[in-house]
Amino acid sequence: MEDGSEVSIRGWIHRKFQVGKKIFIRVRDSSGVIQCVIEEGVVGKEKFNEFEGAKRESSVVVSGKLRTDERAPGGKEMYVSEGKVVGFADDFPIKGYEGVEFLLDNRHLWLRSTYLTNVMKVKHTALKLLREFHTQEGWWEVTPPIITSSAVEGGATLFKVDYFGEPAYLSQSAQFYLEVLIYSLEKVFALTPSFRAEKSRTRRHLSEYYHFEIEGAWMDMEELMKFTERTVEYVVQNLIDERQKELEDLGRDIESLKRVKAPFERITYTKAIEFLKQNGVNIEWGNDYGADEEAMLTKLFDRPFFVTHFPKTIKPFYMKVDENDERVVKGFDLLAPEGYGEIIGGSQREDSYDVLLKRIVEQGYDPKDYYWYLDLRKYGSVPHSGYGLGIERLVMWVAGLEHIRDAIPFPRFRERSKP
Ligand SMILES: NC(=O)C[C@H]([NH3+])C(=O)NS(=O)(=O)OC[C@H]1O[C@@H](n2cnc3c(N)ncnc32)[C@H](O)[C@@H]1O
Ligand SMILES: [Mg+2]
Repeated sequence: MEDGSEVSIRGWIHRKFQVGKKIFIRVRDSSGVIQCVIEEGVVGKEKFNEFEGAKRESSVVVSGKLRTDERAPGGKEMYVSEGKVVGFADDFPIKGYEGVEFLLDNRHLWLRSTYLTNVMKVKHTALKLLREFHTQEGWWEVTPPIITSSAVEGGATLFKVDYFGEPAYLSQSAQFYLEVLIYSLEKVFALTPSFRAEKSRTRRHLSEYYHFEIEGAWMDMEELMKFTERTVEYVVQNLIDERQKELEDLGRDIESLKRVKAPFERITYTKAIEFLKQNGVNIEWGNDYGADEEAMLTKLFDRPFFVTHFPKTIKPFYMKVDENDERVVKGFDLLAPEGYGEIIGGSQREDSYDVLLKRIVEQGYDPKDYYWYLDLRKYGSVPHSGYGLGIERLVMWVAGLEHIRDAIPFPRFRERSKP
């Protein structure tokens, strides 16, 4: 806007300082921050005293003319002609040097920070782009249940709830319900909260996270991986365009994100184990691996890549065994570069009733708990595949965050359930 334009804004005092009879307040609204200059000679003594008594985070409405000033954020400031304090604030408890636990205890106030606001805007756009891409590609959004009766990803991380006196569980993944819906809608997706009772606190795990999951009828693992890399390219490249300012404010190296273009490299689990052993990791074929090993694997490529064909003994019963090698399943993880690791886990599903029943029993589950999941293979079973994308893992990578807790407004992990 031009110098001299008359503007009016309402927001919160983000920063405030005074020089003699001039008060400088930096007013924040959802679009950012603007410096406003309040002079007693312009607004009058009473109004000046009102603003003089307003502390940081007081809510205000101010009007005045814009003028260029290189010293002000964004190079412009407002010369206030009138205004009022709507809500006075007490002493704001966050001064800027507090530790992690204090900031988590005061998350309801820390969310006003420019840092977390930038992250939330990146997350908003990532969600918008995921929905946009799948909708334009002919996928249907559905709403699976969160209260469920059985484990998808193993019993160890289930949260049990008392459901009218009956045991039930918070959803670990909507996958099985999406597999029901492909027999009518064929290509479905859902964004739901998933719950994992993770015993340890790591920088990549939450006990409640947002899970974007898709399921496609007639798709095999190869088709799914091709679709997955197109999806990730679409989301990342459009995020760079639409959230460039926020990503720059977050100090993100945009060049590394510009390299995120399909097709992505692929390595098998077997190759991954060979690489880890060559680099001094004490691991054998058949072992599972975690964040540290994934971080090492991400040194292989400077963009996302797939790890495929894991041993069936370390993967859930629903993954389809590879007809060319019965030791492995047609599953994949998509690992983000720069040490971030797994952001997507997906697979082709077992579509044979008999094989699935055998795998359920083999892994120690009661087939009765999966009667409806097995039924899908009794009535027109089809090859199908799907994946789960951790939204906070995606945001952590794209925004370049140190810890997943800053990718969600109210992080939940062991010993943290408030605010
Ligand atoms: N529809 C499907 O095929 C999904 C499948 N049943 C599933 O849940 N796979 S996954 O356990 O690897 O989780 C999928 C993704 O979910 C994310 N994830 C998985 N666990 C977590 C925790 N604890 N915190 C944050 N994010 C998490 C991570 O990005 C994983 O790649
Ligand atoms: Mg996984």
